Amino acid sequence: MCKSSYRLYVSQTKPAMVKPIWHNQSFFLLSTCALIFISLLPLTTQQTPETAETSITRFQQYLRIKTAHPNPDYSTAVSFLNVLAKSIPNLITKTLYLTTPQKPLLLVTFLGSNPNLPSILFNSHLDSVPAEPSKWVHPPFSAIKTDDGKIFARGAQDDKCIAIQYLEALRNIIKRDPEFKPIRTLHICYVPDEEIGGFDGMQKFVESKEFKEMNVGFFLDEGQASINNKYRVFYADRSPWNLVIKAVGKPGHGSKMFDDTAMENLMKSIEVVSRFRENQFDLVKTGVLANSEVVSANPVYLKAGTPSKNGNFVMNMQPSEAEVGYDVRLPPTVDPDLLKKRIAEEWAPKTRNMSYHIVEKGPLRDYMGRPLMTATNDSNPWWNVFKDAVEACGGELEKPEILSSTTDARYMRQLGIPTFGFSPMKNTQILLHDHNEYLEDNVFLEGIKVYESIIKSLSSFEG
Ligand code: MET
Ligand SMILES: [Zn+2]
Ligand SMILES: [Zn+2]
Repeated sequence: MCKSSYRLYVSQTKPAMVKPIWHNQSFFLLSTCALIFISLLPLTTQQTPETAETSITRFQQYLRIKTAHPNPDYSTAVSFLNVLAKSIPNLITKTLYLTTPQKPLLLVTFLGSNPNLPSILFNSHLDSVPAEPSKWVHPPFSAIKTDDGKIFARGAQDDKCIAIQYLEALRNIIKRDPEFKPIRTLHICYVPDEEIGGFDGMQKFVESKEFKEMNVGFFLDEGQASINNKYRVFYADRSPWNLVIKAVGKPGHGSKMFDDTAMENLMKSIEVVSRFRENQFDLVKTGVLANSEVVSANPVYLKAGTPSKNGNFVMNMQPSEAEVGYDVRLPPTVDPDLLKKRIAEEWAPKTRNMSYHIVEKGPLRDYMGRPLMTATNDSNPWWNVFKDAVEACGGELEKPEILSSTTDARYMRQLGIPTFGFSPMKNTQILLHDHNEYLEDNVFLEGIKVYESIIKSLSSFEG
């Protein structure tokens, strides 16, 4: 190419102007060759930069859609994903409205050749937790990519990455082999409201006729990043309780010392819970149990005082009511009734004018009364298929874990459907729900390859 351009250039040269023009022309010739060389680069490197750019760009576009609570824009997110899915041959989409028009659920389907086999369902929730923009180094909905490849956005890890990776993996599989047809039908669902319990999302979905007709035999949901070179996989979640403890007591002058004030009663309760928390945490610190294997009880708000102007409080009054809120998480190995007994007797004893209220955010047991756990041994054929698929593309798995947080997976495990939590992010700082959440571009791209392998293996598993 360079040689022929050179010849073309030379033949256009006028002899009378040889000397100065030769000089200029060598400059032009060199630049032309350089330009042609640069423009050919993507082709000579198997199109990696081009493919990378478009997958990344689509990820960034999705991250810019504001689906953070308390006002998630689900409609824009679903329209975006719908267009993306439809741009991939052979994928069918359907939008379900199971509660209100503001809470759509998108289903993407790749029909299998054997409709008698149970299908496979991959999940990604559409929503994110809120972000405090002033505490971020880059705006949380900018999806800015830094020079070192970090894509900053709320949802980059939790869990908008997998939403796009599923589709990119399918795009690649179908592009490489337009004849590819899975044996089992593969569905992807994009659900609202996971971050607030899934009651108008996954819970409604599993009760729907559409879900029942799908005959789901295996479910794959989000997991969490790993800080080392191995991927993490989760066979259970901890279940969340919102626990509110209230104290009432004698009100009185701010200057007076007397027994049985609401504040004193609440503070005693907080001390008891703190001691319990410390004991649980010690089990983690000493390596006896993992973080996700103990009960966590973290205070998330305190409410007390007699309000005055501008958000201030009256200082010379001791209030008659006070309350504290806890995020409690129970591993499937803990007996919930024992914990309730402890709360009633020790954390909020009636004898000290205390009361409590627990909101159980989802199921703790399946319909047979068993803890919500998926087997990761030979008794579950999906385990080996999944593990082999990750290893087939060069990935390594950590020992399966309980997830310390909670996902929509619990609604599937409640139905007895084998379920793993998995987000292919390795060598990545864990930043879900944190400020400055980001994901590196190369980690995102490698994750697509992992899903390609998983999709191909799971969808062709006939056992
Ligand atoms: N994924 C969220 C969490 O773990 C939602 C839990 S259910 C309220 O906090
Ligand atoms: Zn999540
Ligand atoms: Zn989350």
